[in-house]
Amino acid sequence: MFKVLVSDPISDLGIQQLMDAADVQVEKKTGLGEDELAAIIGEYDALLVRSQTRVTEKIMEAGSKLKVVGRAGVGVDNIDLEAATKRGIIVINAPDGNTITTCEHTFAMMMALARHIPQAYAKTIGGVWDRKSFLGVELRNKTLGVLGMGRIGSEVAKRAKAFGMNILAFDPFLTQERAEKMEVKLASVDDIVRNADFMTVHTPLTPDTRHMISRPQFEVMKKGMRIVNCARGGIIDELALVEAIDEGIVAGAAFDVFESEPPQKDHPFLSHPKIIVTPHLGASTVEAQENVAIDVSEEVLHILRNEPFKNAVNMPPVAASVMSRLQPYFAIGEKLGSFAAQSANQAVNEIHVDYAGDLSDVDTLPLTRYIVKGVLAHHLGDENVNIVNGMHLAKSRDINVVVTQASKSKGFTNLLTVTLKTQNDEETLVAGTLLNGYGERIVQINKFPVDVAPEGHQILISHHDKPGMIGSVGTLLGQNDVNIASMQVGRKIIGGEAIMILTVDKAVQKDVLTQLTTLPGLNSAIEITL
Ligand SMILES: NC(=O)c1ccc[n+]([C@@H]2O[C@H](COP(=O)([O-])OP(=O)(O)OC[C@H]3O[C@@H](n4cnc5c(N)ncnc54)[C@H](O)[C@@H]3O)[C@@H](O)[C@H]2O)c1
Ligand SMILES: O=C(O)CC[C@@H](O)C(=O)O
Repeated sequence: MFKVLVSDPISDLGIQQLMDAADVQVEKKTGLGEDELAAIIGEYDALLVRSQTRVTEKIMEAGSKLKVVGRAGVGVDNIDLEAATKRGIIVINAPDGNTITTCEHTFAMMMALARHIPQAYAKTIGGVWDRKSFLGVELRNKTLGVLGMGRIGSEVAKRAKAFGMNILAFDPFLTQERAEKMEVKLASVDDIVRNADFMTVHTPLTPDTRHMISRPQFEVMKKGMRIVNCARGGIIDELALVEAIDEGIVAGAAFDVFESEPPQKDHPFLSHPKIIVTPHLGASTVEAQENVAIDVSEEVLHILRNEPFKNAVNMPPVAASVMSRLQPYFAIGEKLGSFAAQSANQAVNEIHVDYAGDLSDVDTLPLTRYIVKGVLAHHLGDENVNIVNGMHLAKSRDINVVVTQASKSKGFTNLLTVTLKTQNDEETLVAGTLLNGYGERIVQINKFPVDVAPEGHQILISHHDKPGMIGSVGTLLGQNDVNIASMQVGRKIIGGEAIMILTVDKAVQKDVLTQLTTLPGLNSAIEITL
C-alpha cells in the first residue's frame, strides 16, 4: 500500500483517482511547518503540494520512503530540485492545466489596469461618484510586448490579437518562422522596452530573468508603459518599478506575484495608487485546480506503480514521438543492465551501451537511464536507485556511461548491447532484443550467442563443453529440489568454453551454487534474479 500525503489545499475532484486506487492511501495534512512535515514525511511514498509547502532538503532527507513530489501547478520554486535529484526523488509538475486560466488572469489584470477598475471600485463603494479621475486607455491598436512565449505567453499573444493589439515578442527559443506563424513580431527585450505600450512577462524566474526589467530598462522605456506580471515575482525589479512610476515613466502596473510572498505589510505596491495587485491568483480557477490535480495525481500513480511518466522536472522532457519509440525497451533495458551487473561480479568503471537497428537514430538517453538503473540497483539497492538519480550516482562513483549507436544490428531489427568494463579491464557483455511476437530475449552473453527470456531466477554457468555436463548439473539441481524450467547452452567451438543458462522455479541456495562449482569441468555458477 502506497501512502500519499497532500500538504496543501488541492482539488478533491482531481485527487479522487488517488483516493479510489486500491493500492493507495491518501492523507491530507495542510498548514504544516518544516519541522512538523519533516517529523512525519518518513511514512509516505509521495507528497503532493501546491505552492505553500516548501519542500526543503531537510524534508527530502527525512523522506526515507519518498519516491515522488508532485506539484499541482507549474512553478517548482518551492521544491529543492537538487536535493531531490541527489536522493532519486522524482519531482513532477502539471505544466498544462493552468495555462488558460493564468492567461485569462493576465487579461483581467491588463484590462483592470487600462481602466483603473480596482481604484474606481474602491471609490464608488466608498460613496464617492468620481468619473474624472479614471480616464482609461483602449487596448486596440496598442503594442503589447510579451517576454516569454511559452505556454502562457503564447496564449496571451493569441488573445491580444483579438483585442486588435500589435505584438512584439521575445523568447530565446522563439524562431522567426514560429513568430510568423503566430503572427507576432520577433523583437529583443530592448525593442520591447522602447516601443511597447503594454508589457507582460511570462518567463520562469531564473538567474537570467531575475530583474530582467530594472533601472537600465526603465531609463530607456517608452513613456506611459503599463506593465503586468502574472509569472513570478522578481522578474521585474519591484523597487526600480516604483521609482519609474513615480518619475512618470511607467503609467501603472498590475502584479499577481511578488519577490517575497506574501509581501510585507509596508510593501510599496500595497499603497501605491497606480499599482494593482492580486495575491497570486493566476491559477486560481475551479477548472485549473481540477486540471492540475488530475494531471499530477495521474503522474504520481504512474510513478508509484513503476509505469512510464512524462512530466518529471528533474529530468529533461522527452518528446512524445521519442517516448513512444523507446518505451517498449525500458523493461528489457533495465533487465540487461541488471543481468550484466549480476554476472560481472566486480567493480564496474564503465557502462557501455550500444544501440543498433531501430534504436540507432533516436535520442536514447531515457532508455540509457533505465539500463544504468539496472546496473546500479544490483549493488546499491532498488530503493536507492531510479531513473532520476542513476546517472548522478554513476558519475559520483566515477563510472563512465558511454553510448554508441550503429545502424548494423547483426540480423536483429533492434539490438541493445550492454558491456560493463571492470577495474581489471575485463568486460561483461549482454545483448538483448525485442522479438516481434516473442517479446524480450537475451541473444548474446559475452561471446556466446544464446536465446533466453530474461525473467525470474536464472543460473549462469561457465563450463567446459564436454559430454555429461548438462546431465550432472541437472542431477545436482534435482537432488537439491531445484526445478529447471528451461535451459540454454552456448558455445563457440565444440569442446571449448561454453555457458549454460538455466531458468529455475525459485531462488537457489548459496551452497547449491558452491556444489555446482565442484563439478568437474564447471568453472563458475552465478545466480541471476530479474
Ligand atoms: N500567477 C500564477 O498563478 C501562475 C500560474 C501558472 C504559471 N505561472 C508562471 O508563469 C510563468 C510562465 O509559465 P508557462 O507555463 O508559460 O511556462 P513555459 O515554460 O511554457 O514558458 C516560459 C517561457 O519563458 C522563456 N524564457 C526563459 N528565459 C527567458 C528570457 N530570459 N527571456 C524571455 N523568455 C524566456 C522560455 O523559453 C519559455 O518559452 C512561469 O514563471 C510560471 O511559474 C504563474
Ligand atoms: O496557485 C498555485 O498553486 C500557484 C500556481 C502557479 O504559480 C504555478 O506555478 O503553477
